[in-house]
Amino acid sequence: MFRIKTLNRISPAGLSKLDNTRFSVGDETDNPDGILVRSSEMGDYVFPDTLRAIARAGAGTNNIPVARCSEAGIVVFNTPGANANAVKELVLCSLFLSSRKIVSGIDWVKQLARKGEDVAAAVEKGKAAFVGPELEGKSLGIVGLGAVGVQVANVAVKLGMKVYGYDPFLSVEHALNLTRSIHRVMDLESIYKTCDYITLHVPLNPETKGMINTDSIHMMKGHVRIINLARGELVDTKDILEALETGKVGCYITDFPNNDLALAKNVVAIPHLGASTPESEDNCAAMAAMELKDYLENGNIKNSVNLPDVSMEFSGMDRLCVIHKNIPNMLGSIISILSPENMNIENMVNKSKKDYAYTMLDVNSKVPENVIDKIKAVEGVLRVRVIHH
Ligand SMILES: NC(=O)c1ccc[n+]([C@@H]2O[C@H](COP(=O)([O-])OP(=O)(O)OC[C@H]3O[C@@H](n4cnc5c(N)ncnc54)[C@H](O)[C@@H]3O)[C@@H](O)[C@H]2O)c1
Ligand SMILES: O=C(O)[C@H](O)COP(=O)(O)O
Repeated sequence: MFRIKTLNRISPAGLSKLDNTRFSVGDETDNPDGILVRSSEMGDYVFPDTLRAIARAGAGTNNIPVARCSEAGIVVFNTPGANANAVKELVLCSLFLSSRKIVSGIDWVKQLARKGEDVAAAVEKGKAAFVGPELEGKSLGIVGLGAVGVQVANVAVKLGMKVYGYDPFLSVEHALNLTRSIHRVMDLESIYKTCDYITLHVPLNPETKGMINTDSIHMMKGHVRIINLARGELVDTKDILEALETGKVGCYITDFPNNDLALAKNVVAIPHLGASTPESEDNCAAMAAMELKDYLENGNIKNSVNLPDVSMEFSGMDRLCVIHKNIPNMLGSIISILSPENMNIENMVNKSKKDYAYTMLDVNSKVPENVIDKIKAVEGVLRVRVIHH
């Protein structure tokens, strides 16, 4: 029986994938083999020795201490693209909200009613204060052309916008889905200097943290509209508030409100709703649960952020799964432990991702405890597990 701990509410569409004859799932589970999480902060989480994998039902893994997981041989999964459509739709909504003064207009109508004014007459008289431009013909800069960025680019082109995109790490898969009408630029400055609207779709990491600050805003056009449904820390709060005050930034829409932003003028603060649709909650939960299940039951890895994709049909009797550092002679060391035991390798796979690697070996006999202990003792080996077929 595998023990799964949930740190957030996970859609039943995912939990139902973990059948209760093989998995016990709950938010109070001790010593879990796996964790299912959404945005819960895990920075200080103390990993129990039992923990083998964390599956993030969503895209961003900045709430998970990935480096610490790697060193402990814990596989971290996410669910690429599973909530991208939901975010694209909220970006679309944000483009309209940032352009037309819809939110402040609605607030004003309520105020009129509260004051007992003749609303019908007052709106016709005062609506000029809420004029805002159309999107057609305007330029949109997209920073990050991943699952969300590509979908935003494709739909913005259909709205008649001139779309500029920046992503130095654009994947082949995303490039194939990207509209041919996009102007791909090779530096952020071109986005900042050219665009009327800028939307961020990059992960939060040391390189992207605070990328929207006084210096970058200085390069932008006056009254630029900035949309940030990616992560709050991409934008320096103090700097954007100053720019909103001077009018350099016309509107800031964020899915990550804080106390300083919540009441500020020309800020639309959304309570992290980007992925909050039943469809994307189901998609993310189902994908995360299947990733966790396949890893715990079979040792296969798909969509991990710290280890390579590895999958192999079972052959032989036992499967030896070894997470190790990506350094020379790891495979040789493991095989040299198996050979004297007369263990025949039926099939094997060894792949790496940056500093870490994963080796799976199917052998035609039971793996004895002393062999496991010897492999664990090899310098650079982080985690060893045997799955009995
Ligand atoms: N508000 C929400 O509910 C919500 C939902 C989904 C995703 N997100 C956030 O949006 C981010 C993007 O989501 P996604 O699904 O498109 O992820 P993704 O991994 O598919 O795309 C991220 C893209 O950013 C690019 N990138 C990385 N560093 C970059 C840099 N320095 N400059 C330019 N491009 C860079 C990558 O090459 C990749 O193409 C996530 O990391 C997450 O933080 C928020
Ligand atoms: O990175 C993500 O996928 C989003 O921020 C969604 O977060 P949530 O699962 O907490 O809604």
